[in-house]
Amino acid sequence: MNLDLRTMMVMIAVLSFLFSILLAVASLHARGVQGLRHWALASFCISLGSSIALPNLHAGQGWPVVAGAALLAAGSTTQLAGIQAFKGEACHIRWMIAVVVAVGFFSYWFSLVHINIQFRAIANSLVFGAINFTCARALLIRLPTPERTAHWLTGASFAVLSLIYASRAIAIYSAPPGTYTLFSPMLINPVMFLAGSVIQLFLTFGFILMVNYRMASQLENLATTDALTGAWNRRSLELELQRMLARSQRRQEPMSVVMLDVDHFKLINDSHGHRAGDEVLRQLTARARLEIRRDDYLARYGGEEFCLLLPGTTELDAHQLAERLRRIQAEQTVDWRGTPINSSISIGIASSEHTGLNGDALLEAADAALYRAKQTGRNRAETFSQFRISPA
Ligand SMILES: Nc1nc2c(ncn2[C@@H]2O[C@H](COP(=O)(O)OP(=O)(O)OP(=O)(O)O)[C@@H](O)[C@H]2O)c(=O)[nH]1
Repeated sequence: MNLDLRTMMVMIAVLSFLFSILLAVASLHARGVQGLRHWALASFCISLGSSIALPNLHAGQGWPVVAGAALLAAGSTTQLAGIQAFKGEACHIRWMIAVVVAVGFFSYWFSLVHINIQFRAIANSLVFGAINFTCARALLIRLPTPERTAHWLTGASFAVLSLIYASRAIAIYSAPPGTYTLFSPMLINPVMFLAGSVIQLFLTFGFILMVNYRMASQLENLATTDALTGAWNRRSLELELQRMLARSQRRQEPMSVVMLDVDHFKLINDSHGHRAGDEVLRQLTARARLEIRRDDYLARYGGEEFCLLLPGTTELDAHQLAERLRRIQAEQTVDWRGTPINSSISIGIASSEHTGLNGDALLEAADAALYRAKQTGRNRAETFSQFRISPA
C-alpha cells in the first residue's frame, strides 16, 4: 500500500488539534454534561504526541519518540477518563498515571537503553489495544436507552481500534527478529495510521453525539417530569391518559384513575417549613412507586395532589391499592431533622366501568370522589360509583 506514514501522522496531528478545539467549544455549551473537557484534552495530547514524534519517526529512536508515545498514552487514557466522567463513574487516576509511565518506560528502554524497536512496538500496541478495548467495553455494556445509538458508534470505533492494535502486535511479533521498523513493508502500519486518523474523526463525532443525546434526554426529562418528586408532570399525564385509553379500548379492558391529596398540607408547611413539606411529597412519591405496577403511571397533578393511571384495573382492584397507599401513608412518619412528621392522604377512585373510556370523565369522577373523601373526614379512599349510588 503506497501510503506515506509521515503524511498520515501529520494528518492525525492536525485533525486531533482541530477536534480538541471543537470538543473544547462544545464543552462550553454543555456545562451539565461531564466528559467533553477530558475528550478535548485527550485530542490535544494526541495531537501534541504525534507532532513531537514526527521529526524522529524515521529513526524511531530518541527522546521525542519517548515523549510522543507517553503523550499518546495520556491522550488515550484521558479518553477513558472522559467516558467514566460522562457515565458518572469514578475515574481511576492512578491507573491512568501507571499506564502513561509504563508506555514512557517501554519507549525509553527500547529506544534509548536496549534499542529494540520491534519489542517497543509490540509492547505499546498491546497497551494501546488494552486501553481502547477498555473504552469500547465501558461504552458497549449496559447501554442507556436514549443514548444507545451514540454509544454504539463510539464504542464500535474503539473496538475497531483495539483490534487493529492487537493485529499489529501479532504482525510485528511474527516478523523475523531484528528486521522490523516503522517503515518495514508491512500492511499493518499504514492501516494503523489511516485507521487512527479516520477513527479519531468517528470518535469525535461519537462523543459529540453522545453529549447531544444526553442533553436531549435531559431536556425531555425537564419537560415531562416534576423536578421535586421525579414523578411525571401533568402534561405527560394527559398524553399518557390518551395513550392508555386507546390501549384499553383496543384490548377491551377497564382502566382506573386514582387521585391522591395530602391532608392539611398547608398545616405541615406552616408548622415545619416548606422544605419539610417538600420532603413529605418526595417520600409519598417514593412509597407510591414501590406499591404500583410497572405499567401504572404516577404523576404529580399539581401542588400536593397526585394522580395514578392504572391500566387493566377494575375499580375494586384500584380501591385495594388506594387503601394500601392510604394505610402506609398514615402509618409511616417522615423524619425531618429529628422531628417526626405524620401525614395522611385522601383518595378518590374512578373506573372506566362507570364513566366509559373517556379521559375527562375519568379525571372529573376521580376528582369528585376525592372531594367527597375530604368532605367525609379525610384519610379515606372513596370510589366514584359508591358516591353516585348513595350521594351524601
Ligand atoms: N412544600 C410545598 N408546599 C406546596 C407545594 N405545592 C403546593 N404547596 C402548598 O400546599 C398547600 C395546599 O393547601 P390547601 O390547598 O389549603 O390544602 P390542605 O392544607 O392540604 O388542605 P386539604 O387538602 O383540604 O386537606 C398550600 O399551602 C401550598 O402552598 C410544594 O411543592 N411544596
